[in-house]
Amino acid sequence: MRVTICAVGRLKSGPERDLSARYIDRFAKFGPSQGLDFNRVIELPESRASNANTRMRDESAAIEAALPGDSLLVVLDERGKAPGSEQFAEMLGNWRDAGRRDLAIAIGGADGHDEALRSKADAVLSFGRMTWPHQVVRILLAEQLYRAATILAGHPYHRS
Ligand SMILES: C[S@@+](CC[C@H](N)C(=O)[O-])C[C@H]1O[C@@H](n2cnc3c(N)ncnc32)[C@H](O)[C@@H]1O
Repeated sequence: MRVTICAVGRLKSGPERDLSARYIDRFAKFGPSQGLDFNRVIELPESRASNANTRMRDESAAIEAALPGDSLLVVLDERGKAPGSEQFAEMLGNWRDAGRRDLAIAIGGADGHDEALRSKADAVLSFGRMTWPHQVVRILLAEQLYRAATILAGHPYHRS
């Protein structure tokens, strides 16, 4: 199953980009042994509309348009369900075993995701109820993807 990260906003050069790249690289190397193939990060520009609802609508529409056709869609949002790392690994494993070709995981912009995108998503997942900057979410997601692959492999990186 190919895994695509779709993010509103650019990760500029600096420590957040470096750390995110480090975990993406680990996931890209380790994931294929578990049938999880890193595809790419799609970065979308923030909407310049003056109204927050319009910005969310524009950005969510851009996310949908950018995704590989027939992707499973996971939206990251602080109001979503907060699985543990082992549950997240199980979700990925189940989608992979169901023969899904593409999984896309979407990170919103400063205003978050439009309700319409959240309701279309196959899962809305949270990294806790606190709001994190999108740069930090990119790092958390990359690390959790790598961790999930190691959990599926029974590799000792993850200790429960
Ligand atoms: C700065 S946050 C946007 C917050 C916005 N006020 C909202 O209501 O969604 C940017 C993006 O980071 C992600 N994000 C931030 N905190 C998160 C959390 N606790 N769990 C999952 N994703 C989170 C979401 O994708 C969010 O759209």
